[in-house]
Amino acid sequence: MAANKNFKILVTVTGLPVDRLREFGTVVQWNELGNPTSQELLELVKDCDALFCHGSNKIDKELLDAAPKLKVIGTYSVGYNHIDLEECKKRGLKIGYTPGETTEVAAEFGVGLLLATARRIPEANEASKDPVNVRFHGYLMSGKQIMDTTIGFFGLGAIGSSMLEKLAPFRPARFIYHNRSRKENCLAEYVSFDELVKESDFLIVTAALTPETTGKFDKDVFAKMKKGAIFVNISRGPLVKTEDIYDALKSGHLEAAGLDVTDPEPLPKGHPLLALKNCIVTPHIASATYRARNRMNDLTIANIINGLTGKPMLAPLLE
Ligand SMILES: O=C(O)C(=O)CO
Repeated sequence: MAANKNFKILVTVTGLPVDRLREFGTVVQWNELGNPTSQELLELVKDCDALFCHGSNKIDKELLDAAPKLKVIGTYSVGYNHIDLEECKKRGLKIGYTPGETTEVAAEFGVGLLLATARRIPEANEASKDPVNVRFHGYLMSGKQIMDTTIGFFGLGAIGSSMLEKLAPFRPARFIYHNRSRKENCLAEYVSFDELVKESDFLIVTAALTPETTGKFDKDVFAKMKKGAIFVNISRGPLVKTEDIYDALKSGHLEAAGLDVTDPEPLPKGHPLLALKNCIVTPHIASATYRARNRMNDLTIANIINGLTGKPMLAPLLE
């Protein structure tokens, strides 16, 4: 069957090869570095049939009102907290996403970020640029060892569980977790949120952003954490109150943090958190390998094409 060539499709992600979509109509691809502003997005989406978006694009009532022809959304992400699902449901929109493609790669990154944070790798790299900084002394660039510690997970879905498996060979004394539901046959022990916070030497956040988890890690929580604990967030920035983690790191109560996600994201230039030696900030790149990104792209394109042509999406979120 000949493909309908009349669709208009907006792709908000720069740099991805999306030629397959051109067989179905006109593709407008955002070509600037950085994200379109909400205003730019409203303008771009207004006569589109389909939207290829990612986690930084807010898909809310205002945007949906501005796009009366929109039928299909393919988000280039596994997370969907940026999409107002209720509003989409009311309009009968189809939404596809990219579960599975990011699990292993995000877990690998989480382990890397934990190790880099615990062993101060970026700081050591920076210091090595001048031999004066790295004159040997007994504790030069010393950090925290994983063996015999307690590793805690806030949220233990697919990414957290994969991270746990990857960390097991480092032989921590114990894994603990707090999650919406308890896991069967799990290496980690379920504990209350309070126990998780008080007992973890490494606290890793892999929970989804929901109204319940927004702002969950605030000054009271950081105060309850062990002195010298390490905090890693590869979930979503708004789970953590930015000023409060800054204070906990600045005072030395937390030994270090590795944050792949922040609030706001990205942090403005010169933000105080970026100046802390004991904080590694990366720009939300847990899923950034060529393999994963290509697979996410292929899946998002297939979801959109299937959605537009009346076939079941490969990974539907709403259909
Ligand atoms: O796919 C997502 O939702 C991500 O956050 C990628 O890191």
